[in-house]
Amino acid sequence: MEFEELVEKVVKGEIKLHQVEKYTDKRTATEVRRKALEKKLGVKLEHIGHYSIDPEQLIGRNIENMIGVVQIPMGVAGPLKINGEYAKGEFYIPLATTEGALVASVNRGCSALTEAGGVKTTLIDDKMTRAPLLKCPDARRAREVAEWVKANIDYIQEKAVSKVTRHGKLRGVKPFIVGNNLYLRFEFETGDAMGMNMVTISSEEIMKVIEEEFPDVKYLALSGNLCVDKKPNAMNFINGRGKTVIAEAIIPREIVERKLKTTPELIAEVNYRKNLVGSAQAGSYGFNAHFGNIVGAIFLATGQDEAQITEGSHGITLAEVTPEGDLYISVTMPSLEIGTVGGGTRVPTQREALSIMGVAGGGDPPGTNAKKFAEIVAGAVLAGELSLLAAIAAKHLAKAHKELGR
Ligand SMILES: CC(C)(COP(=O)([O-])OP(=O)([O-])OC[C@H]1O[C@@H](n2cnc3c(N)ncnc32)[C@H](O)[C@@H]1OP(=O)([O-])[O-])[C@@H](O)C(=O)NCCC(=O)NCCSC(=O)C[C@@](C)(O)CC(=O)[O-]
Ligand SMILES: NC(=O)C1=CN([C@@H]2O[C@H](COP(=O)(O)OP(=O)(O)OC[C@H]3O[C@@H](n4cnc5c(N)ncnc54)[C@H](OP(=O)(O)O)[C@@H]3O)[C@@H](O)[C@H]2O)C=CC1
Repeated sequence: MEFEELVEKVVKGEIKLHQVEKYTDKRTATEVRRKALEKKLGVKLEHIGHYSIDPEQLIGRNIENMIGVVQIPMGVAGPLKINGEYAKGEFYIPLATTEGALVASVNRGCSALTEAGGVKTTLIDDKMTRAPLLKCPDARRAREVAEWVKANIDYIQEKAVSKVTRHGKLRGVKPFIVGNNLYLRFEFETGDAMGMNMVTISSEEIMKVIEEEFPDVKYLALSGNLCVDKKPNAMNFINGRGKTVIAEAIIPREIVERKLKTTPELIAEVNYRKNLVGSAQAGSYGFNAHFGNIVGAIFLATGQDEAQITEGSHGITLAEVTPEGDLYISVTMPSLEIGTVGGGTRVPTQREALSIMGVAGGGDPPGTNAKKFAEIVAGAVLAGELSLLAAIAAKHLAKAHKELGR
């Protein structure tokens, strides 16, 4: 069918938006849908239609009903010196945002931290979780099933998980029982992948094994909401999900005063009264100033699942004056769900952004690239916290956004 004829049929509703690929290739289908939408709605979608990435590689893997792209400006902050276990050296951090002053702020934090000798990062835990829901005859049966699963992790790995993934490894389970409901919060290692597809597909296989073993127990939902994916929650805050990582640094007083225009005492006091007391009063899971800003901008730049910015924004910022009069500052991030393979990381622009940090693709050995990436993200988040806290302490926040944000 000719291009114009296809557009007409889509406008008239004779061909549905998702059926265009039946008549043409994926790149043309993308153009047809956009033109049809322009005609039907009387709008011009010129910029949405300008792109270099190839719909052939994306439709069916990353997107449906594709009509083009959205362009978000990308800036870079750095260099940031990181003294991590996986990330060692100086890094530039790509940030996709439209919030003026954000990149400048992270850049200032990077500059202060690097001059101070760098950020020390420590990975505390690394797991992806899925918690299917099983309906049991009663709580006692639920407990029996939970005990059996806990005692048979290796068997389940062999019988279910290793059938569907090479990098996914079941390392344990945390069961929760509510009445006759059993939630099995499975914990997996997922190599360099963020892992949600991997653990979801694996969990479905596990359900087959459990139903075979316990015919009176009914698997009801692959996600029972104790995973917890893409929602603010205490579970991930306490138990972690994805990478649990801490970044910390000591900034000499002289650098705080010269580069950040304030003092260690004021930063520590603002942090205590704002990030700790203020957040407690608000019932927030973010005992921090703006993890979400940095996590969000890195997620968008590097093809992470943007809905998981929710849990990435959880965490605690601490600031103290050391006995020497310098500033100790740290960020604790319990739930940073990120990967360097799979999902949006394979889209060429996002992959290029990962390559800026030297973390595109799988690591050698597998898992090390994603861990390195987690350390870099935590370092960048520390830079953002440091700069914003300093700006608030110095009463520069409104001024900065007047100058750079409007
Ligand atoms: C804007 C600054 C950095 C000025 O800060 P300054 O100290 O006046 O700037 P400066 O000209 O003296 O330069 C100091 C350093 O800042 C960097 N810098 C300075 N300007 C630029 C620029 N144009 N582009 C790139 N980098 C820049 C640069 O690193 C430079 O050092 P150098 O590397 O040259 O040695 C500062 O006032 C600041 O960080 N303000 C805070 C802004 C911020 O963090 N905004 C985040 C968004 S706020 C929000 O969304 C969350 C919120 C606030 O609602 C959450 C809450 O409730 O707390
Ligand atoms: N299904 C769901 O419920 C949900 C899905 N998502 C989406 O899931 C996607 C991410 O899922 P995810 O499982 O991370 O990605 P993928 O589904 O892309 O799985 C990763 C793939 O990469 C392979 N692989 C190659 N090298 C490595 C390596 N070094 N480390 C790990 N895996 C490697 C894996 O092979 P192998 O498996 O054989 O090891 C697997 O095929 C995102 O698009 C996200 O938006 C998000 C939330 C929920």
